[in-house]
Amino acid sequence: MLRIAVPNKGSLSEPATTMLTEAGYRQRRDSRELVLTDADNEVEFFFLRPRDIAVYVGSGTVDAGITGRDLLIDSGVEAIEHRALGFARSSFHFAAPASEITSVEDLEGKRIATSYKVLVERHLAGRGVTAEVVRLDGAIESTVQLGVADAVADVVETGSTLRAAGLSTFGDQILASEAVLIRPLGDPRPGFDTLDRRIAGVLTAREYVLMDYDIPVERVARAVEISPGLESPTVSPLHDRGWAAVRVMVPRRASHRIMDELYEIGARAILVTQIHATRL
Ligand SMILES: Nc1ncnc2c1ncn2[C@@H]1O[C@H](COP(=O)(O)OP(=O)(O)OP(=O)(O)O)[C@@H](O)[C@H]1O
Ligand SMILES: O=P(O)(O)OC[C@H]1O[C@H](OP(=O)(O)OP(=O)(O)O)[C@H](O)[C@@H]1O
Ligand SMILES: [Mg+2]
Repeated sequence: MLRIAVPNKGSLSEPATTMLTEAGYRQRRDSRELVLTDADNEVEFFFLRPRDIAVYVGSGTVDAGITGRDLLIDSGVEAIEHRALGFARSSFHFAAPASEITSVEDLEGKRIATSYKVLVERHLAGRGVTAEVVRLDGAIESTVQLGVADAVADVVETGSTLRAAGLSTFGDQILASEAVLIRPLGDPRPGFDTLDRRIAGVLTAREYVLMDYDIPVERVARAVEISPGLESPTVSPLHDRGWAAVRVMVPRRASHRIMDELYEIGARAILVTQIHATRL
């Protein structure tokens, strides 16, 4: 059985479970369940703290895991980031009261509060800045007001927590993070490729839609330029010999622009349908 670590709490938990459900796996119904065996798919899920997942994967205790890129780096563990999963996107920044500290160099000799000590220390070392990094579990934005730190380094999603605390980001983004599928160093364990292919299938199904349209035969070449598909569109003859039917995958985000352009060149009966699952 392939052993897979899944976040049991926090921002990663629900979207990770949703992704695995869409990939055809059983998932827990009760958030108190810690282990779940999916015998049909020969996998075992362990619901663990997001921060601990990199450690279990790094040591080879489990064969795969879902965690955040920032948490993986902060764990200091060596594991392979195998695939980015497109959810729990965040950006990691320094912040301080506006005007007091405005560059990374200004952090020299200062106190920085963060939940991501390793990540921050590595970044500071890379910039040649020496500062005291204070590790705390959460509510990092309050530390400046409490006099525990001069600046913070934290996850920023919408920025509203920073604003509410009167802090502004400065310097370059330290890291762009999102959920990632990770595995231990070395060759993937048996069964890992199936998990990965299923997850890749979910990502494609989320990113693409299926488009069908009819087009006069002499405009097929132009239409295929507008909607080239992943490899090559399927073009079938219609009963009316002057027309062809085209079926093609298009990026969801571009689907309305593509429909407009196809309509302009004479395509009709343009239909878009949702893709539920794929294996490419
Ligand atoms: N608004 C957000 N707050 C915190 N983490 C976020 C946010 N958006 C995305 N993430 C990502 O989620 C992961 C953090 O998950 P984790 O469960 O450790 O913290 P959390 O979501 O803040 O939960 P909690 O603080 O309740 O334990 C990181 O990879 C982080 O980049
Ligand atoms: O940019 P925003 O959209 O405001 O989101 C970012 C905030 O969300 C997280 O805190 P969380 O709510 O997890 O509380 P915590 O600090 O106790 O972990 C994170 O640590 C930031 O404080
Ligand atoms: Mg948090």
